[in-house]
Amino acid sequence: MSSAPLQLASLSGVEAAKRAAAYAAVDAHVGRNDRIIGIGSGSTVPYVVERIVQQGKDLNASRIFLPTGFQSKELIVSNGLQLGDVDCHPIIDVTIDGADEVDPALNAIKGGGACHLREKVLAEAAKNFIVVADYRKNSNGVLGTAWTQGVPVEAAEFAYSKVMRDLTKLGGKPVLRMGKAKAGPVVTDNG
Ligand SMILES: O=C[C@H](O)[C@H](O)[C@H](O)COP(=O)(O)O
Repeated sequence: MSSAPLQLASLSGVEAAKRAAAYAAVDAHVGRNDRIIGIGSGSTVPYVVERIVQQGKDLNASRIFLPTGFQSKELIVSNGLQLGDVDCHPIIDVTIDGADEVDPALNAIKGGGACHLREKVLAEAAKNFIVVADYRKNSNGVLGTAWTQGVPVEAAEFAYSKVMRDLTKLGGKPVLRMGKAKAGPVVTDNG
């Protein structure tokens, strides 16, 4: 595969770190034989797609890319890659996604960007699930030290009160996450 060399000079510290992590993950884990590829969500994933595009038009013409939500669908389409669905491709060669925090045993907090169920389906369906995380996401031990905003949870709308009660019974302090430019709570890509 002929990928271009790293070009990090024009990016700021955190963006450069995201891109370096994404490029390294793609170089190591998205190979010539990977044809069905799951693309995750978040601000790191555009660099994943950038590197995949650099692997070349010929190789990518034989690949199908499955999105975990609106953002990754747009990324796939706007980069001229072939869009597919898990219904048609239930076995995925590799899914590559971001994370909010990762501990030394590779447990992770995900969902900070409010993507949940679709990410989990594409992760579970993948022969290889690769998480891309820059230095800020390293947990020194217990998850919740680097990502302090709580564990994101998705609930079906009709069950929200029950989920809040159940999480409280388990010792949690659930907070309904409100949308920023809309009235009411955040709605995930799964509705
Ligand atoms: O819901 C969002 C996903 O789980 C993201 O992969 C995660 O939040 C990491 O996003 P970012 O790359 O923006 O830090």
